[in-house]
Amino acid sequence: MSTDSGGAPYDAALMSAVADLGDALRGLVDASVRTAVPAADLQEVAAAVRTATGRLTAAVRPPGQLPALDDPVRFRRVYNPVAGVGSAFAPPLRLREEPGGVVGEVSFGLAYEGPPGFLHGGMSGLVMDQVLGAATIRAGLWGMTARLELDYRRPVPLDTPVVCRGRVTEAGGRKSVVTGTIALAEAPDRPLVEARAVFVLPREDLRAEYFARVTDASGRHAPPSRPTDATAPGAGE
Ligand SMILES: CC(C)(COP(=O)(O)OP(=O)(O)OC[C@H]1O[C@@H](n2cnc3c(N)ncnc32)[C@H](O)[C@@H]1OP(=O)(O)O)[C@@H](O)C(=O)NCCC(=O)NCCSC(=O)Cc1ccccc1
Repeated sequence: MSTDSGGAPYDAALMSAVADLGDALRGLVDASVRTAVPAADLQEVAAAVRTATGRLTAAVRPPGQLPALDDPVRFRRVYNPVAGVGSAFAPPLRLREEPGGVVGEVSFGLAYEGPPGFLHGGMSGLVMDQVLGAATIRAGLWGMTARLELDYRRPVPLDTPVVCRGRVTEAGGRKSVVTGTIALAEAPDRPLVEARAVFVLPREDLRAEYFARVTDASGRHAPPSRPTDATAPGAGE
């Protein structure tokens, strides 16, 4: 078993295998949008991928049950569509703490294209929702996105290192205001995208309703919450 930054222990061999599969799948997704091989080759690859899908679906977790590797309080989410090491869809963006917030570098491939050569605008929204949400979590202020605004100053080029940042600018009660940017790694102070969001910790009754059926891999109720929340799994134990 291994741990990361105070999170729940996890199976290191399983984590390594999930990350390896995620890496292989991301390579497949990227190759699938760049390839120029003939139709017959595409059909052969499609058949091979379906065979692989059959092996993965031989055992699946029930709806509502978190993956065994996840820790909802520390926000270790291996299949998260932005940061998850096991996600075929995620770039993945690895965020780390910096003074006052979070930061991560990434290069978006062709699978995320909107206008030719540039990042899809919706992808910027997805990424910034994650970055700003991570900033609230690092500050112990988990909430759900209530509002997300983006200003697209310049297009984000593909296959180019960019840096994403987020920081909490106001916090009080259940509400946090968070701001962030996407910029070229070589010009981090000139934002291409500016984002601002309001995250709100849902009222207790809403939280109970939304996450009533969420369990961890052992079947224990495991709703997302702020780390200081007395109802958080492990709190007071
Ligand atoms: C829970 C809540 C957001 C708020 O409901 P309640 O608890 O009933 O809140 P209540 O009405 O009591 O207001 C409390 C305070 O909040 C303020 N405020 C409220 N709204 C707004 C606003 N729009 N704009 C500005 N402020 C607003 C309001 O004025 C008040 O402020 P005050 O105290 O007077 O100063 C509810 O609307 C909801 O469920 N929305 C859907 C959320 C959803 O699905 N999100 C997407 C999925 S999450 C996601 O993706 C993130 C993620 C990423 C990565 C990984 C994981 C997660």
